Parts: sequence; C-alpha cells; structure tokens
Amino acid sequence: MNINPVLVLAPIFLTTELLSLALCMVLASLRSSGLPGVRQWLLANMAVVVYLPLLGLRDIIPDFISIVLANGIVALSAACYYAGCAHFLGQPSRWKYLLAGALLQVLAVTYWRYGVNSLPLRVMAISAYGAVVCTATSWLMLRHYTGRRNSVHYRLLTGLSCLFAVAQIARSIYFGMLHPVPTNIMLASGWNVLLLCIGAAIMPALSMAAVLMLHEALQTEAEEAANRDFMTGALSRKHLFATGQQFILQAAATRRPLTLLLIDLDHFKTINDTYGHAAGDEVLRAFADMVGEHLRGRDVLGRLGGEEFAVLLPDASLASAQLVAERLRLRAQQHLVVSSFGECRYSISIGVAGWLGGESFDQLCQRADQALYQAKNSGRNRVHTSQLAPELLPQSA
Ligand SMILES: Nc1nc2c(ncn2[C@@H]2O[C@H](COP(=O)(O)OP(=O)(O)OP(=O)(O)O)[C@@H](O)[C@H]2O)c(=O)[nH]1
Repeated sequence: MNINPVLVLAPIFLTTELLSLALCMVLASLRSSGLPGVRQWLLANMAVVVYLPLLGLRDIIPDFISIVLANGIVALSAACYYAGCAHFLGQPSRWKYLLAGALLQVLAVTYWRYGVNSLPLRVMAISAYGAVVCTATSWLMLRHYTGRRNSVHYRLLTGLSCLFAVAQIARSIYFGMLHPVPTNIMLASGWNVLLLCIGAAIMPALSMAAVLMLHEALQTEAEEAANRDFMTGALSRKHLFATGQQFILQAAATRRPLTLLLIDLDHFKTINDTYGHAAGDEVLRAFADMVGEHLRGRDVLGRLGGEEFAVLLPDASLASAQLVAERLRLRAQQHLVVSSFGECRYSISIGVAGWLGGESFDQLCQRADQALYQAKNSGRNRVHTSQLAPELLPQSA
C-alpha cells in the first residue's frame, strides 16, 4: 500500500510535539515533589520538543543540523529517559555507558552521511541505540521496581519499552531489506509510515507511564504520612485500630491466633524532667527502632499516644507473644540511648492479651490495658498477661 507519508506524518509529528510540550509542563510541575527521576524525564521530553522541528526542516536546513545534530538529540533524549528510570528506582544511572553509546551513534550517523552516504545504515545505527536503551529500560524495571508490582503503570512502562525495542529492530531490518536503496526516510509505504508513527509515539507514551508512576509514588507517600506517626515511624493510632480490626477479621476467617501487646515506658515524665523533652523524643524514637528490629514481617508497631505503644502479633499464640514481650522488656532494660543530650536508660511495662473469638478490637485493647495496669501496679519493668487466656474460653467466632 502506497500512501503520501507527509500527509499522514505531519499531523502525527505535530501531535507528538504538542504532547511532548504538555508533558514538559506536567513534569516541570512535578519537580517540586522532590521525587527522583523527574528532572531527567523532563530533559528527555525537552529534547524531543527540539528534535521534531529539526526533523521537519529536513532538506531545508543543512543536513548536519537536521541529521547529525537532530539524531544526537534523540539519542540524548533516550539516555535521559533511562537515567530518569534509574534515579526513580534508586539505581545507578550509568551515564558513562549511555553517553558513550550516544556518541557512537552520532559518529556512525556522521560517517554514513559524509563518509559513505547510506540511509539504511544511518537508520540501523539510530534504531540500534534506541533498541538497546528501550531493552535496558524494561530490564531495569523488571529487576528493580519496588512499588506496587501489580500496578498498571509499571506494567505499561515495562511493556512499552519492550514493544518499542522490537519496533526499532523491525525498522532497521525493514530499511536493510529495501530495494532500491532508499534515500529519504519519508518513504511512501504503509510499513514505513507505521514504523514512523510508532517512533513518534515512543517518548510521549513512555513519559505518560513515568508520570503515572510518579503519581503512584506521591500517593504512596501521602498514605504513609497519613498512616504513620511522624516522630517514631510507628503506625498512627487511627491506622493501628484499622489494622487491628482487619487482623481480627483474618484471625476469625483462618482460625489463627492474634495477640496484642500494650507497652508503656516507665516513669517517662522523670526522663523528660531529667534530660529535657527533646531527649525524651530521642528515647521514644530509639525505643520504636529497637522494637522494629525485633518484629517479624507481618507484626505491626503502632503509637497510641505519648509514651504508649501497641504491637499486633498475628499468628502468634499467647505463649509465644509472652516470650516476645519478655524479650522486648529485657532489651529495653539493657538499651542505652546515646544522644546529644547524654546517655539515658529506660524500662517498659507490657500488657499482653490474646484475641478471644468474637471479641472486638476495642475489647481486646481493654484487656491488654488492664494487664498493663497490673504490670505498672506490681512494680513496673514487667510483663503481665490478661487472665482470660483464649485457651480457657470456648471459641465463639
Ligand atoms: N518527650 C516527649 N514526652 C512526651 C510525649 N508525649 C507524652 N510525653 C510525656 O510523657 C509523660 C508521661 O507521664 P505519665 O503519664 O505521668 O507517666 P510516666 O511518667 O511514664 O509514669 P508511668 O507511666 O506511671 O510509669 C508526660 O510527662 C508527657 O509530657 C512526647 O511525644 N515526647
């Protein structure tokens, strides 16, 4: 099928130009988010905005600008995009290899324009670099993506990178097979138009996927900020209660045990009065870090307020929860908090309660609180367990 490529491609390139400009504005607005990768993705789109007019002016401006310089800019755009993904994932951006590849591409394009003038070999050099960068991008995503793995955005970016790598390879094979040897990229063939259209879509599509990933990261950050206690990093009281209720539903469904520890730092007022409020904050942070180090994957630490914390232990029997509590108490007793305010020791009292089938989370908390009260009353720095052991009661859930 022969079609007039200029008629088809002019509106497509214009659309790509406008899309790239719009993406530049979106990415520029996201710069203040402080998320890694935004600057590199912005540069990648700015490069496309500069490249397209140079391509459009082919045969009007000198070939050095419209072929060598323009394709050098496209190579830099691809390099910036990869670097953006690497930054976003906290991986090395490998600028050395990216720039070496881009330079090699520019040298090859220059040679195959001014040494031996060959359009197919120029297309092969340009497509080879694009294919390598796209493949490297999808590999990078597959290996290092740490966000929501089932997220559409992550799959979109990985899939598009693969697709574009294949399209680049197809384009170089197509140009290599053409007879007679073409001298103009605007060939009047359906395949050429299709491959050019895919080429025009690469950066806007990849950038759109990047913007979606940035939004997901911002959303995750906002959720984390809302659900966590700013000072200690433990779950906020509200989120702890929501998690507790969810764990109770799971425990009822799976008939697995669930245990709650309520922990209170002893004589914390004295610590504040002796070392100052800021030192008290340091102790709370050090305590939360220490507990975090001792918990298993699904265990959860929350701050109920002041110097009172809660630990939810799903799948832990009362006996093993008592062991965990005793280990934490001992560890706290031996914990020397060293800060700019001096050295400080502290101890904790713990109330332990195992979930009874049919019991609400509030009721479980009340029993753990009573046990904590008894631990405090019997001298502090000790673990007390709620008398109502689940083993002693009939299961009603
Ligand atoms: N540094 C600091 N102190 C806090 C914070 N929240 C609450 N407090 C202090 O924690 C202290 C709690 O005092 P009390 O409720 O009397 O309890 P306590 O001194 O720990 O005594 P017992 O719990 O009976 O062992 C108060 O002085 C509060 O001001 C906080 O975020 N940072």
